[in-house]
Amino acid sequence: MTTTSPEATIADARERIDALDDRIIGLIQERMAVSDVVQQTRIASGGRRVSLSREMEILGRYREALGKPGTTLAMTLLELCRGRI
Ligand SMILES: O=C(O)C(=O)C[C@]1(C(=O)O)C=C[C@@H](O)C=C1
Repeated sequence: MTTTSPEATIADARERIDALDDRIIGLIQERMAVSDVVQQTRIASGGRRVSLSREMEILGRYREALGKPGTTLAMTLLELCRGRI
């Protein structure tokens, strides 16, 4: 039977975390680009950059899935996507 050392388990798990973080960062960048399309289209048709009702929906989804820290995460994502308000 082969045993895996704690060091090897940690190193392997950290590699997976780094790979997940790379994907998460890529998804955030993709979200920023898609969000920009929505914002620019709304502005070009006479609307405002921000849609508070839509943001409430998004905050609710993240809170439902992840609890209170989910709300904080969603607020950070929204700030990345539309800037500070
Ligand atoms: O869904 C929209 O209407 C968007 O403009 C996208 C988005 C977002 O990044 O999720 C960005 C700004 C708005 O205030 C609300 C949501």
